[in-house]
Amino acid sequence: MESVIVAIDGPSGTGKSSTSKAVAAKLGLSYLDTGAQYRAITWWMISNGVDVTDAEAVANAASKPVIVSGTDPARPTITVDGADASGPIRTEEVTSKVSAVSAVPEVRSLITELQRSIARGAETGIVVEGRDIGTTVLPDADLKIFLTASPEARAARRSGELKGVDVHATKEALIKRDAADSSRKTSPLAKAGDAVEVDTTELTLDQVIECVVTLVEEKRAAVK
Ligand SMILES: Nc1ncnc2c1ncn2[C@@H]1O[C@H](COP(=O)(O)OP(=O)(O)O)[C@@H](O)[C@H]1O
Ligand SMILES: Nc1ccn([C@H]2C[C@H](O)[C@@H](COP(=O)(O)OP(=O)(O)O)O2)c(=O)n1
Repeated sequence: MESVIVAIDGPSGTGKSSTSKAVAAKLGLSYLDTGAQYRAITWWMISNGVDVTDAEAVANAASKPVIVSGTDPARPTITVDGADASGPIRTEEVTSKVSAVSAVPEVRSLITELQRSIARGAETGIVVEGRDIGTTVLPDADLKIFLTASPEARAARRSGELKGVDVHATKEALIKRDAADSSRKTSPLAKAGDAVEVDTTELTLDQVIECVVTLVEEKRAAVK
């Protein structure tokens, strides 16, 4: 089977992680969560007393942490300087600071290189999910998907319930982070010109997975 590279981008809560993991598992590909890497470097900055609003301080420290991503879709892992970071990178503090850290060009160039080397090393191929994979990290990907969904659907998914008191705050936080990620100068969240856009608002997760698997299979059939 030919090696295949799939780029999946989109804003928060559109289903990138769940879709990418399932597609990679179904097709026997590796899986990379690039958001987890930006979260990991953010966690390191916070833990080491770096002021994340000081872009110069973040840039100067950017090469210090050693970030390692495990790419098995059944058990994705992430470590920082050898320590498991999968729990701490999901805290609200990291979520609220990750956009500032990931806007720093030195951070992006280091993490982008790391992502490219992981993609190059994936023997059967890889599904890479993030914000700038199709536009910047892997512009030659075999298939590019851009997932979207209404802010209401995304907030409901994120807060894990349809009518929680939390949904409004979750929606506001999510819109704020999308705006920051879309307006930064260096490789903002954007749809690549040749990406297939899939609006997941009215689709179940299984339908989205099926849709992406079909698109990958069509690509593979076309290049044979
Ligand atoms: N199409 C969908 N319909 C309903 N829930 C979904 C759908 N896609 C994802 N979810 C759920 O929404 C939440 C966020 O999905 P996730 O894959 O983490 O999104 P992202 O990586 O884009 O932030 C998860 O709980 C996931 O199970
Ligand atoms: N390729 C990427 C991936 C994520 N980021 C940044 C911007 C995002 O707000 C954060 C966190 O990404 P992550 O995918 O973990 O976020 P959500 O799962 O959508 O909450 O990282 C990025 O700048 N470029």
